[in-house]
Amino acid sequence: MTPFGQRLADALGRRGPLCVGIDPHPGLLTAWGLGDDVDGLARFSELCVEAFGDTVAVVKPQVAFFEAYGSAGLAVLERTIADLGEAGALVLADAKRGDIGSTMDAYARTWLSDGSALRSDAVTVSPYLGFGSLAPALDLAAGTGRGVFVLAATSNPEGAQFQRARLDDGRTVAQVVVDECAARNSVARTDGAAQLGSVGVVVGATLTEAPDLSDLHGPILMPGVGAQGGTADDVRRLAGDHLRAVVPNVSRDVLRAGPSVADLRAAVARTLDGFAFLMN
Ligand SMILES: O=c1ccn([C@@H]2O[C@H](COP(=O)(O)O)[C@@H](O)[C@H]2O)c(=O)[nH]1
Repeated sequence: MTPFGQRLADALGRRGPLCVGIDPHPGLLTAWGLGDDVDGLARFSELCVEAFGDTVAVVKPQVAFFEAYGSAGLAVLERTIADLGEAGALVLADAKRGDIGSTMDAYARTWLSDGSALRSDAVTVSPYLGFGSLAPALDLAAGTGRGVFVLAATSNPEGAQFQRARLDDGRTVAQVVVDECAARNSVARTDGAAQLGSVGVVVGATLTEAPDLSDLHGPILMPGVGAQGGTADDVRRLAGDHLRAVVPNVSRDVLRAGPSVADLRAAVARTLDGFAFLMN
């Protein structure tokens, strides 16, 4: 399969620089006139697929909201991932997995192997057990043409406690994560700086300062726009010179426009207008 970074660059070019989240909060299910149950979850997801599948570059189901309904919720997630893929969207499973290597291997197979019912184009992972513990996911993603987004500097205020802590060499933990991802991308790069690697980082749009992203050569997912207070101007400021690698993520701010598919699509179009600067 074509490497994820290349497929992502192509999708962003064709559909615009946006990742829309599918976050079926109980409050949103109610607001959409749906039950806080598996049937409501399934209908919510179907409407999201209809609204975003053929227009948005990257769709990010928040796995936690599906797991909350047990095995039936996971079955809805399996269908949603498959339907989004058929509609042409890239699917980023926001699962934030991270564990010792042997367990990480099982997580990697779940989200990144060709034979898995939950296979996605990319998955989010947490480096809290050490960057090296992520090797099974990074290796499998490289082998199957999929991607990995590593939490570097998250959008929540609590994240700074660990992520801004400094190592002996003066780098913040967030910077070390970015640098490790950069090393992975540099091994994979074959044809110059224009190619987007398949190892991305998560950098919140709510931050006052981003880690140095100059050598990453990979995608930068920026959640925190809208409901968490981040703005398009924040994305522009944090992106610096790396506009083409940035993928802002918006979930609640778009989902609030539902359940009408037309209204959801209009919300996507409005949001994309605000990020026109990322296309120049
Ligand atoms: O640093 C992070 C990493 C992930 N997220 C996830 O993104 C969405 C944001 O939802 P909004 O409704 O747009 O606030 C959600 O799924 C988070 O779990 C994040 O916000 N920050």
